[in-house]
Amino acid sequence: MRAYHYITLVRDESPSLHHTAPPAARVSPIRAPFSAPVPTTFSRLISDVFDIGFLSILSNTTSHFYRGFRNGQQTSVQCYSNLYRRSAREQEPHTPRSPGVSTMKVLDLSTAALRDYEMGNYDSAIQLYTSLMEDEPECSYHLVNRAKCYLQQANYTKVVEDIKTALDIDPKNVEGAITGGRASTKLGKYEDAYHFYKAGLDTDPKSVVITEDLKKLQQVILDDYDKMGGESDEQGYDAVNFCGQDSYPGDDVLLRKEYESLERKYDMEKDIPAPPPDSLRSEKAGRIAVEAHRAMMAGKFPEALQFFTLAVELEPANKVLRRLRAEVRFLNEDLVGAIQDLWLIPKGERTADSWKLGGKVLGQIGYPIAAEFWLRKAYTLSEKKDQEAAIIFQKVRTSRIYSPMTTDFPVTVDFSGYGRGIYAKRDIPEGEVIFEDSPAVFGRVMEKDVEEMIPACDYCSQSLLTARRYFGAKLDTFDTSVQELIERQWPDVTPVMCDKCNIVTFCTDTCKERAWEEYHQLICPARCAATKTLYEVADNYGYGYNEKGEKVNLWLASFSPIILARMWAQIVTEAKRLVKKDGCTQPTIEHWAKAKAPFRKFIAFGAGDVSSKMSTVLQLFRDIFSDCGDGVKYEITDGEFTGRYYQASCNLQSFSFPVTPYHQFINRLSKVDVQDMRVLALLKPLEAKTPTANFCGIFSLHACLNHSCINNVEVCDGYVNDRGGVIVRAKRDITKGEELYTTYIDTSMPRKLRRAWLYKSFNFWCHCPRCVHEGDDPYVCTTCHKKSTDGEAFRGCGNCKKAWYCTVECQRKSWNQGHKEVCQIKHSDTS
Ligand SMILES: C[S@@+](CC[C@H](N)C(=O)[O-])C[C@H]1O[C@@H](n2cnc3c(N)ncnc32)[C@H](O)[C@@H]1O
Repeated sequence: MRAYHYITLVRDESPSLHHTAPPAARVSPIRAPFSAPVPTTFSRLISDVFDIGFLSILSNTTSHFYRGFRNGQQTSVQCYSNLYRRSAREQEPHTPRSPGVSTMKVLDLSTAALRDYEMGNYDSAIQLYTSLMEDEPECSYHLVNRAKCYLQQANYTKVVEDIKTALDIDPKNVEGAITGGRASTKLGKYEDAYHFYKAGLDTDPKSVVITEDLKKLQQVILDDYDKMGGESDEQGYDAVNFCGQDSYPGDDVLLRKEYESLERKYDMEKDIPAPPPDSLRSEKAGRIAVEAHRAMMAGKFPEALQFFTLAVELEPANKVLRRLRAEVRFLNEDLVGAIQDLWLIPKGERTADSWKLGGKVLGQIGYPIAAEFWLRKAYTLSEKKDQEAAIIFQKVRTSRIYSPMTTDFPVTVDFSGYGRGIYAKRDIPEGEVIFEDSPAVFGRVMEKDVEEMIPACDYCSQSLLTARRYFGAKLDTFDTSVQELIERQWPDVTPVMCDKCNIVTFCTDTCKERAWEEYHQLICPARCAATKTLYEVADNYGYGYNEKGEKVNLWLASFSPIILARMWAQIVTEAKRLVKKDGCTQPTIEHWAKAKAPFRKFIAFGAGDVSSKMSTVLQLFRDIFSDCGDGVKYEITDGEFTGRYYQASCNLQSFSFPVTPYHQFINRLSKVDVQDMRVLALLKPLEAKTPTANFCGIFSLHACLNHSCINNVEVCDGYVNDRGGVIVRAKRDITKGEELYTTYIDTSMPRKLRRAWLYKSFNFWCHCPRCVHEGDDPYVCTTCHKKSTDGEAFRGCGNCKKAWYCTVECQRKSWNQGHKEVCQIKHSDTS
């Protein structure tokens, strides 16, 4: 391999300023690449490039630090070489150079470009880097350096273009990632900025620069948000308009049944023969109706009802009288009477208000499908303007979907401002397990290093941690008798491998067979090239090869792409099962609707189409599901992909099987004689942290939990229906009717960061009591928002130090209004 080296001016350090951060302008992160036969010639070259008189070489391993004087200041220069670099490209011949391009030419150009950059001659530096790229088209550093010049010129689009190419060449170029992050931040593309920084952290998890930049990014998000009009202009999730009103598969049949039941139970009449016209009688009915209306307006509902009943007796076929009497009957809590009147109005003549009233009544007397039908009509007739009809529709739907799920739990699901939410049906004491839930779909959490992944059952999530894996090399150092004890007491966790792929693991044959029947047959890595590649991408933390054969980050989410594949596999498998059951050849629309139904309840809220950002993985999904066997295919349109992607990102919860082989081992050990010296010998080694097999999934009931930074419940790992799941536990006493809130973020973060992340990740601006009664900085009064005029910080809350007040009155007011409640809160973490 050809030796190729880089030198970086790390810092200029004035001896007197030794402990202070060096001025940014002097820390030139520009890198000058050059070839040299051996590192010993570096000092002369570096001396030329940076004009440094050298004192010493500080280290000499993978990189070399030289320290010398430059412009009278102590200066460090770092040199490193591709010979030492361990990158994805290490096997390739590095940086092909056009024939005839000499080392000295490259060095001269690099030196000149660097000088131009340092002197602020960016146009000239850009020209020089452009010619360097002609000579060395595959050198990511020229691109990054040119991008830095563009950054200085505020030409951010060009920066991003160069950085994308540079990272395609070398995904581990941290400076490239930082530069891309900065430019994207300037462009207002915060998601992109975050992904650049994330790529940088993947290579250098301890990068202080990235951590600092991420903090700045949060601030920029907040400032930007303020510019957009702040909280008052929130363009977040509009739950009512967002949740659709489409009917569920089979609703037509259920509606017919409900109508039959209604007619049978309440003698619903459809027709009242109109008496022969009589103007005197009509006039009398009209006069009585005016009286009735007057009484109604005065809130005298029983009186109004008497009048309307008189009027209806005179004019039984009058639809207006029927509608008005239905309203009064409803107000008098005569729900059956109200629907009987409305029923008599022919469908085509019912007004939007009649449909809405009928919907309300039907929902209350236990006919949810009919209620939805009536409310949908009301909403459509109002040209989608009647928000009340839309809200009642969602309340009815929420109740019908979630009531069966909550019968055994002290909670109910209702629809309110933040969409669905979970409410206590009774007082719940601190510590009580409120409900448990099984995942509708789940998959492994992607680990940075696949070697770190603990084997686990793909079907029930049971950990397959072995003693060898737990104790590591220490196992061999134990006494033979201790080793025997471990072997006898550690549960047998020999994984059962999928016979076809020999990659996916299960804990038992039963799990293996169930997985095969429910989803694995469609996404088994052995099934086709696309399934195999998909698993490889998941195992490589989202990295894979693009169409050009370059290794790039193909999957931008933090959850595994297998989760989406598994969702589609479950849908297709269920549709095929229904086809078989009904003796058809292909799934009907109804079959597809039924198969998709379990995932309908999960909201999918996010900004923008994501299909173009992950086109390679999307193509893999398309390849996998274009042929699902038996002539069945499932089309994954851009919209389908984006929708499922957001369903996952809005609702995923991490979890792991609560009892691992380690726990079982400890349990068995506790039954061994305590005097047994072998047990004593194991006490210390058993203190090591239990490595867990981490999963994440979407859970039907749990997904209805809204967020608060002062959450009253916590989500824990659970053992539910013989598989890994979650349990939701009361973090403090909860009173009947109170909403249950979990947290989506680490609540120990300061308010600014919490709100910024919630806004960016979930599109809402948190208004929880904690966000209201905490401040962002000491220069703004948390209570009245007055700014400090003299630059002096306001006095902060002595306890939590998260709120600041301009006066004692403001502090007292805040304390009484809610700060007292949030001040001593114990924080929750989320993983
Ligand atoms: C897991 S879901 C929670 C259930 C959701 N309300 C529903 O209707 O399905 C997460 C979404 O609920 C909404 N949400 C949750 N907590 C919220 C809060 N404190 N303020 C505003 N919206 C919230 C956001 O739209 C978020 O993306």
